[in-house]
Amino acid sequence: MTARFDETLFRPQPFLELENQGQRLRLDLEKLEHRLGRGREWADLDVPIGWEVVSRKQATLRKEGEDYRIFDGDGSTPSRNGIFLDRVRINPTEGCVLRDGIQLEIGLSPHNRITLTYYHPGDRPVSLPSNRRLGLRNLKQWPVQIGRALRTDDYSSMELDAPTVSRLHATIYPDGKGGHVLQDLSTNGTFVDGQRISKRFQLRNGNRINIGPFTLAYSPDSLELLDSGSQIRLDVDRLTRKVKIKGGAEKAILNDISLVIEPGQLVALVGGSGAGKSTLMKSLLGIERVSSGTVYLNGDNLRQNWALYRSQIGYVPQDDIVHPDLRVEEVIAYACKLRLPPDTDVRQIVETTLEQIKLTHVRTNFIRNLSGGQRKRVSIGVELLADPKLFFLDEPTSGLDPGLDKEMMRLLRELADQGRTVVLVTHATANIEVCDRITFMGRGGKLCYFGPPKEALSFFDMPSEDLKYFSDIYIKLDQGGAPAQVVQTVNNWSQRYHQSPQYQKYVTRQLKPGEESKFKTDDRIHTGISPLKQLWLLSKRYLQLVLRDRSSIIFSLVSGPIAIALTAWILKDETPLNKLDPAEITQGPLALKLLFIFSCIGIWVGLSSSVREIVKEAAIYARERLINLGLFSYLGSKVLIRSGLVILQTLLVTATVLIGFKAPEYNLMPWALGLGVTTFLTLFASVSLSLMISAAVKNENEANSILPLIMIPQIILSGVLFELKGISAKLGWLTISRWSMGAYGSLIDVNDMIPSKTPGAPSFDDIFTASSVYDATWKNLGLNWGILLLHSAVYLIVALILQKRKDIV
Ligand SMILES: Nc1ncnc2c1ncn2[C@@H]1O[C@H](COP(=O)(O)OP(=O)(O)OP(=O)(O)O)[C@@H](O)[C@H]1O
Repeated sequence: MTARFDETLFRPQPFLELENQGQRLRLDLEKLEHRLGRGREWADLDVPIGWEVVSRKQATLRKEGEDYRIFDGDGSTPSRNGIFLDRVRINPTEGCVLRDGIQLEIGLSPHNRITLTYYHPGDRPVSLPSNRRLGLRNLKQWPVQIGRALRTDDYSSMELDAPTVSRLHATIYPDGKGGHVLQDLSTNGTFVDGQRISKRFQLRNGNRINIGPFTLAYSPDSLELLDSGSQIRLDVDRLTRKVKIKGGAEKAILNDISLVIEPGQLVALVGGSGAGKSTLMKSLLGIERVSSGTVYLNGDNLRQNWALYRSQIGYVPQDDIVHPDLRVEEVIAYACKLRLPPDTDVRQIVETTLEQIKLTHVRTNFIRNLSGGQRKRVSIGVELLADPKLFFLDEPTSGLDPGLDKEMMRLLRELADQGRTVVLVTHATANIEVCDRITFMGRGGKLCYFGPPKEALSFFDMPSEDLKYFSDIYIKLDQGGAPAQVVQTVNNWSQRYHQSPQYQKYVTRQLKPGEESKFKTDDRIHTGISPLKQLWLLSKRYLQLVLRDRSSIIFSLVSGPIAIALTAWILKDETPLNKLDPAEITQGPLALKLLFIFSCIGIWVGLSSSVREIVKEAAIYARERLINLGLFSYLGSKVLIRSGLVILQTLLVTATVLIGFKAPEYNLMPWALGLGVTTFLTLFASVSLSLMISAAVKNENEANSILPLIMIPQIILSGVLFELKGISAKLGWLTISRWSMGAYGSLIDVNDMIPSKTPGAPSFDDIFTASSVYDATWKNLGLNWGILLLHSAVYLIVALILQKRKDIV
């Protein structure tokens, strides 16, 4: 027995499909207005005898564009049992726009309700379940399999088709006591009552199970699909965000904002610069904390259910979230592997996505060679992979020419027409007419208008409803010039809007705040794929990026050897690493100078090659982290690939030193080995330090500017140029150079280069004295190496903490 939850059908005409306990009824829609009810005296669409849930005057449908709007009851008086969208009753006077595939319910009683599904005309495939209930009593084959693509000849099953659902996501089997146990087999997780379950979970009557976008209700008798997550409605209730300003006072940057965004709507957030559009968008998608107010998604408090909804929300921030040095198809393939279950057919998804964003013809181009509009499309494509039903875009048209702007708005319209709820921030309003709603924000985060674009013109007293006057609204809201006057103007418009019929019509009467959830979902980020797999994928991607940045890699490999070769050429007549016989007083200082050059080369090469590596992809990191990026995997990939480079740099530096300078006598260990290990540890500690800096700075310029500031103390506090005593010696412990010099010095036993004192001869103490820093003992060498490793560990831990602090939720 298989209850398929995805059937692709081609329907030429719009129609309603009503389902009552397995009995189906198809009602074709042809007229401008239809009435659905029991009995023919009022209704032209009537239902069979026995369908008592349906009232005599259940619903009115009026044609709106290509689709219909449905009203509960006769358009003014609501029906007895009501019509519900995702368990929220639809408004009898405002109704709800029907879009292809939308599912409503008549009545809410689980044993006695009717599902009403609307199919849109045209040749678009429709994905909808044909059976919403699987009886668990008297099943012959166990376990029940739940998943995306099941091979189920021998089992009962429920097929849930969404990219974020694994092929075999979970199973249910009897516990032998009349109940059932749910077993999670997925990568993206199975949630019961908002909590992610560990492998096995004893189900209780009334448990709500979330798998990908689907919500199922469990009872010992049945497993029932409550919601296929195909439509998302947003109810925004009195959102306020206050921030602290100078002097400790508070300032509102979002001011009591209420909105209602219905499934399938395209909504633009517009307004002057600094009006609070981005803040509003981030609050709507749950990544900006608010001081008060709530965002409800299909009646669920978004913040309380963030873990459930995060995979259903697509977000394209203002900055590009794709690596410029990857090819278009590579970007999509990596995103697919990082975001979707491992059993996904990556090749097929790449093809479909490329077609969807219309970039098949540039699939092998590097992102950096694409136009601004094409790059934005790739970012959109990456977000579309998980097939989100709620889509946010921050200025997707910024920097695009008018043609591309129009094309982008058309693409967004298409996405909304496919049932997604799309919200964008935009400054370009030339194509604003494609939006269903606009939200006009005024300075101080005030809502000055929310409603259809054309009505905005009459609301703001424009000469006509011609959208060419749209930009004049900005001028109107900025009237007064002086900040205080602008604030007053905005306040006036905001007040006027809150008293307007538009506010009543589009907000007050529509708003359905949901109920507060009894449960708060686990906010922790669960990686969809194992940390090791993620580490492997991220390292592969990072290696590809590093190898493609040819000039940087070449400079980082050759600059050390070139500096050493130059020094060798200058000192070609000397043997600075070897003790002379008889010893000369200049020998020790010369050897230290040379070792200091080795040390500085290691530190500089390490620092300069990695200091941009984290900050340059901050936007990509922030986006990927919101989905499932693991911190250890992310930083681990950087450390892994950079360590590979450090090994190469070490080999080249060591080889150049061995060629350029006569090796010292065998002391604690062979010179080549000691030199290699010390150079590696110096480079590795410097790379770790630079990754920490990269995690701390705001942008690449800051990273570059800070480098000298980091390098100077390494020189001054190394103990080579000046003798360090007291606090300065202790400060020297904080540098890499001090420990690197200690290791190099003990390897060649620099203390032994001082000529022995002859009685009566002048003292050389003011030129060179032996130091315990360079003691040629295993203990001292081990200490220097150990502390270089400790430096690396501390820097990487701080980098990890800094990255963690960037988490917004
Ligand atoms: N965390 C914060 N602390 C203090 N002020 C903030 C904070 N975040 C935003 N603001 C301020 O709130 C106001 C609204 O910012 P927001 O970025 O939302 O505006 P916007 O309408 O998107 O602007 P633009 O169109 O220029 O991108 C700005 O004045 C901004 O400086």
